[in-house]
Amino acid sequence: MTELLTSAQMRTIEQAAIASGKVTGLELMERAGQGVVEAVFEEWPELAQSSHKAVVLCGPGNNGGDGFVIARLLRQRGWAVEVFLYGDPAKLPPDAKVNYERWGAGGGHVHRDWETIYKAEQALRLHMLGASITVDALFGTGLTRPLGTLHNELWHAFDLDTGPIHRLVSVDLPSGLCGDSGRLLGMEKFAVQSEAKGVAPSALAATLTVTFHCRKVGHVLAQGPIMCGKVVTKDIGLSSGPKLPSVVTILPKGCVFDVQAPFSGCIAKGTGHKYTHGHALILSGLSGKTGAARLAARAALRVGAGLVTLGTPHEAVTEVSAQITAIMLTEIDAPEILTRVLSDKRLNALCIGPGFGVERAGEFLPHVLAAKRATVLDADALAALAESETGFADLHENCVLTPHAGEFKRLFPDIAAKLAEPPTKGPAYSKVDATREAAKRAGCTVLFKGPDTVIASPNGRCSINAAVYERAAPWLATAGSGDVLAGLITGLMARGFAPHHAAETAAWLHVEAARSFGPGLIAEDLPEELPKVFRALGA
Ligand SMILES: NC(=O)C1=CN([C@@H]2O[C@H](COP(=O)(O)OP(=O)(O)OC[C@H]3O[C@@H](n4cnc5c(N)ncnc54)[C@H](OP(=O)(O)O)[C@@H]3O)[C@@H](O)[C@H]2O)[C@@H](O)CC1
Ligand SMILES: [K+]
Repeated sequence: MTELLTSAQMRTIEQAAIASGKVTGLELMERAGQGVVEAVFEEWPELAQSSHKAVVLCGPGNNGGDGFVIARLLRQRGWAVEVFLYGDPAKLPPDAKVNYERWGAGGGHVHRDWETIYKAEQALRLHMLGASITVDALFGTGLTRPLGTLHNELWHAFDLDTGPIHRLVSVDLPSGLCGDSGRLLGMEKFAVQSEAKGVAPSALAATLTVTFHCRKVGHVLAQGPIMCGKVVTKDIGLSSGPKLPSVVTILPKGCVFDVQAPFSGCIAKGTGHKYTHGHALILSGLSGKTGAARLAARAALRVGAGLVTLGTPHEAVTEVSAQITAIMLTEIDAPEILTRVLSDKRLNALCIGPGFGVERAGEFLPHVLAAKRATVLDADALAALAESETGFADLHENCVLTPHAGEFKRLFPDIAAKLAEPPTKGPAYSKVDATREAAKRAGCTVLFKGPDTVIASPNGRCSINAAVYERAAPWLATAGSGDVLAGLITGLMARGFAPHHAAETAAWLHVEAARSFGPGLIAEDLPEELPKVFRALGA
């Protein structure tokens, strides 16, 4: 697991490092600028071979300060650099001001015709023609409000005459993107236009984003990936370790983790007989609807549960039994029978929802929850939960809810409405905030699906399994893929994984299996691909 930082956490870390006396803000800014230049040459080695032209757009804060460092370093390599400053040089923060002055002292000119936006637009167009890179150092973690007219003009300057910029390098965060939520502030108008044109929802959608120390939450959530292009993280000497031992301990509460590969030791099966690895019960729907539960059962078995049983209604027994081998079957026609079946304490994890039927789920739910087993509530069980009179009262800490956006809205309408509101100031309400609030209210782990799957638990623990950038898995958008995920979580909980850990691990494996299989994937392929993923992990 690596941490994903909020803007406030990043500021705290920087301030602690500066306060420790081991580094100055100016040194950090120099390393940040160097990091960007390095990343540019790593990304486009041909640019390191000779001198080129760059346009650097600097803002009124320290992000702009990084821009002045980049401009100076490129000029030292013989590049022609045009710098635009949005803001008053007299009001720049101290470190940015020093770098503004260094740029000037070296003979660098600063265009400041932003006040007359029309002129700036013309100037930009003129200078961008022939530039090999454009650097966006307007705003980073200090963005507090929408870009407003500045963005309108950039939109015209970038898009209309010169066409989209093919190498737009963003410093820390694309300007306008909230670092905590991955949402663009005040861009609804452009979102509509860009959707119609099939382009990114902002003029400042980057080709390459270079961030410092750690990725920020906003890089992986919501519009973050489409805005950042590719994210490269550069170390600026803030890493924990002997150099700055205090840094880790001051990290504020509310950390968000990036789900990483599970340790092979945790996923590998230890010694023992089948019951040592748990017994999962997956409740099946009526005939014609049993496929979803069979997919979940197969996934639970492949992920290592010792035994898996499908609780099947009598009328579907022929359909189910014709299609299973290692998976067992027991007849469960009514909620009372389920309660009887669950008197066998070896059945230690349950899954209800896939293909189950909303009405039936409503009847079974009280019995399922009264059993207090590790339980995954998915699909129809979530719809039934949203309609139930008791609401979340019967949920317990060993439950995992796995809503997609539509199900989340039904379960938590007010939270979903808050998340849907167009953001007007930073930091904006995020999917992390929404999932944390939902988990607290439900009193159990919530896995809110999407390319940016967020997993939160009532104790505040939160993780993001981002299937974006190099981990994009568009083939997962296929019928039955959610059933497999529910089965994976159930199987891992049967093996004794705690709910949050099971949800994280399952979400990670789900994406890896899809990526390993690749194009043409259908849900049946996911469980069958797991052995390959495990072998690659060394499990
Ligand atoms: N700290 C460090 O040691 C290091 C920091 N580093 C770099 O610094 C960046 C963070 O710097 P930062 O905190 O100065 O914030 P930044 O994003 O430059 O903007 C703040 C300014 O913009 C203004 N403003 C905001 N929104 C606006 C809008 N829509 N339209 C107009 N104005 C707006 C805001 O005004 P205010 O809200 O205060 O009125 C304020 O004046 C970080 O991303 C990284 O690149 C690296 O060098 C490593 C070392
Ligand atoms: K930026």
